[in-house]
Amino acid sequence: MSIHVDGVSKRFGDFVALDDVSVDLPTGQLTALLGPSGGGKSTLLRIIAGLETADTGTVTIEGREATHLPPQKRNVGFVFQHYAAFKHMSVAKNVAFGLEIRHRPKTEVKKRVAELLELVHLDQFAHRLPSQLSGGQRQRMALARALAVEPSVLLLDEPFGALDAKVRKELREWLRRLHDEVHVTSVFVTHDQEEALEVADEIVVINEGRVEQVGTPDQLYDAPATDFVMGFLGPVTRLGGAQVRPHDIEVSTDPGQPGAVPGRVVRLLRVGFEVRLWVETAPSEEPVSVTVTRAHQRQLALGEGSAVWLSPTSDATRVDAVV
Ligand SMILES: Nc1ncnc2c1ncn2[C@@H]1O[C@H](COP(=O)(O)OP(=O)(O)OP(=O)(O)O)[C@@H](O)[C@H]1O
Repeated sequence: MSIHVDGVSKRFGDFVALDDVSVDLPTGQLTALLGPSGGGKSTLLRIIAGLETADTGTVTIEGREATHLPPQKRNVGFVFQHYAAFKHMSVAKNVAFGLEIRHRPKTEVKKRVAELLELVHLDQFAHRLPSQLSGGQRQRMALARALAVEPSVLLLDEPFGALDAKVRKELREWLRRLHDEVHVTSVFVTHDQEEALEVADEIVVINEGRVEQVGTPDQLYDAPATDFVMGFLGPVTRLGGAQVRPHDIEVSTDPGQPGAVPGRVVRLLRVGFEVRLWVETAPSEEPVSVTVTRAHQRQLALGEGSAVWLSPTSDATRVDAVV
């Protein structure tokens, strides 16, 4: 295990930011710390980095007890949401900085900077100033700078959080490809479930200072351990005492379905290739939300007022709803 966090707790005054967190982050993987705002993701990342100290518990990095080591002795690289570049230095100089303060030979620095700039596709911008780069390019420069000193672990705190949706999507695909090339153990914080599902090898879901579940994107999506994880990773609705996904509900206009819940379509909305239905099953309950394809809606001639019978599909993901 590359990073081993054991029994870590952290309070800020009376507030418990992390409550007895233990987690293993394997070597060479890209792990996402995912959860809602204020859940404790950044605090955990900062404790791994050595920027914050835990009240109790230990952190081991590459087999070395690191709990009391200062950040510079942990061999970790960081990238933050708002990257503080040296404004008066060129892109190449910014990337070279960590190597120069370590007094590496000039020829080695030059070669390594050229390699890194090629890796992050900024070779043609080596002589620009950071202010002459776009936000996405600046974050790529930050990554090159963090990788320059060959850290054993790369820690990224919402690295693309400040960028617009399109650039963000491009950069996360790029981060995945970069990781496949360099294989450095990486941990990134995100509150965006799509980002975590798309990029990470493994996801640690953190909520209210506790680890809710650890698993691959498929494990978490297909077998959520709690209704919190299920609701955080995608849309959910409630049908017959269980939480299910709206597209995991079978709709029938035939009353003969055993165990099906009867209802009436109270609202219908077409969104692109899918159709969303709200089905009232009892006047006192929230309507059940159901997603069907447009072809299916047409085939059943569904409209507002249609009588329908709902049942979860045989392979539906289900978690008992908390009352
Ligand atoms: N230095 C501090 N002093 C006091 N409270 C803090 C401090 N740092 C963090 N906290 C609190 O600890 C909780 C966890 O914060 P943290 O930044 O770890 O959450 P997060 O999951 O990363 O959220 P976000 O996605 O919003 O950054 C928050 O309620 C925050 O206000």
